[in-house]
Amino acid sequence: MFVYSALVLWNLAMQEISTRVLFVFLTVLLLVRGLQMLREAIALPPGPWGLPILGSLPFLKGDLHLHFRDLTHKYGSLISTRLGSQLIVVLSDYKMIRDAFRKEEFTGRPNTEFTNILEGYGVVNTAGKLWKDQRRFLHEGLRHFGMSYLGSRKAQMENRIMSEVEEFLCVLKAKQDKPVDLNPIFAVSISNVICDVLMSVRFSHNDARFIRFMDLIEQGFKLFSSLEAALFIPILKYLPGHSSTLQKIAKNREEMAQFFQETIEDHKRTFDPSHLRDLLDTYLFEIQKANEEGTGHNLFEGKDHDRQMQQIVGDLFSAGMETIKSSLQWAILFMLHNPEKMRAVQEELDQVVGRQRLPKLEDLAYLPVTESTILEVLRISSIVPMGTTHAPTRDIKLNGFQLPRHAQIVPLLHSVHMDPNLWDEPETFNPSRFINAEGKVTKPEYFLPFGVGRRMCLGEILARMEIFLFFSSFLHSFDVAVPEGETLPSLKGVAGGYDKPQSIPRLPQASTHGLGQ
Ligand code: HEM
Repeated sequence: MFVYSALVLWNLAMQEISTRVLFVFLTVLLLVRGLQMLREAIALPPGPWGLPILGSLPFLKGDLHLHFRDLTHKYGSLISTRLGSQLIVVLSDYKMIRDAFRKEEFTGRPNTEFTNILEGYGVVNTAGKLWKDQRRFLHEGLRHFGMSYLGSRKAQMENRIMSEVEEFLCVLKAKQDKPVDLNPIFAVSISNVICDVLMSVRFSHNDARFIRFMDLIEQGFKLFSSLEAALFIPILKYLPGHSSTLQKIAKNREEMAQFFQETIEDHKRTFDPSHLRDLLDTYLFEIQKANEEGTGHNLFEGKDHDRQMQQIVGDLFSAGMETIKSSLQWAILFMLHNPEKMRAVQEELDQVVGRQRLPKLEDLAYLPVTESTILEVLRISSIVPMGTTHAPTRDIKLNGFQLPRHAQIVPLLHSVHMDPNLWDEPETFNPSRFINAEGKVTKPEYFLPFGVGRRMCLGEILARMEIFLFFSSFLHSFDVAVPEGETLPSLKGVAGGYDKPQSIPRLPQASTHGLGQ
């Protein structure tokens, strides 16, 4: 009895002690973390502290880029804030963005739930040596296939784009006098350009494979968006819904990967090193070369070749399709809202190009009104309003503040393009702001739709070519107006990865201008 009581007392005492030890341990842990955060916060750029654990998440309303813009108005052009566990540093001054993004130390990408799923494959979300090698290789490869302002390759790219433009116009003409939703027609035409460069694949309009492909992309986008909360509050990862979303993402990615893999296998079967057809062939060539030289596949940094090729195709497709489609939709929306600007473009095209043919790249130098209209669309729509998030590769100082390695660095391109100190009446659609006193087109250094620095857009040249050829050929062939009885579509963007117009422009009928007759 005595022994039993002693044991009970001993157990109680031990429980008491372990509860106390646990309590002391947790308190010390919290204190250390609290001190760490305090030290970090004192050295960080100014910004709202928010609530413990949640940070500023409960105070977010509306579009994130507009929320950040409001914070920069309050705290200055370099701010920091917490969204859940993530430390966000926002830069809204173009000189600061440019100076920072020129540095090697700002070329990292943040480690998030999203990048974990990609397992370091591709180019957009990679960092370090793998990213650098991929970027250099892709830059060369894309130039070889016509992404260049010079040489015979440029003509090859122009022909490729123009054959899509011509088909696009044919599809529109066939719709005759019915209102047209441009979204799906643009989607096929723009996809065909990038898919041809990447893997010599083309889709026809109403192609079942393409519809499935787009469906998978849209579903994938929605699934990733539903993970966003766990991105900021990691404990949400342990909720039951999270793992089923991860499973759905894996299934979605598997189907996409299978589509790409079939194309890769097809390329392997028909590969001819003396005739490189597309970007996939250049990867296969690189693998063959490294095998023959016995150097291993340096370009792949020990990664699985097929998975890397799949992700590269996926990265370039998603970076290059939605961006151009949104830019063209915005362009048409702004023409609907500013019919006098549309007529100015059409008159210039009539005078310079004439009515017997469609515009060519070489006409661009003589089309300041058309070019400045496109630049103004890119400025005012800022389709990538927060650029792509960077991360410092090490703890680093910026403007006297200390940025830790894990911070997410957001370049607020939207604010740069809407800064009244840089642009006169930035909310007004005014293409002539890009034309100087001599009538020449000029782009100020604070015009940054493609970002700036070491990680700036890899597809800028292709984007400019495509937007010019589609937009000018379209306006040279058609007028745009809303169908009778309908109101003008809104100029408000939809929040998301890319800023898309909320309403998709529909045309009343294949119309009367120029070559459309
Ligand atoms: C209007 C069209 C486009 C716009 C406005 C645009 C804009 C941007 C921006 C702002 C970035 C982020 C730069 C940074 O991280 O600092 C970016 C990155 C990128 N863009 Fe584009 N882009 C467009 C079209 C394209 C096209 C057609 C391609 C494909 C050929 C492409 C491929 C890429 C790639 C691969 C990156 C990542 C570069 C890297 O991480 O090193 N983009 N783009």
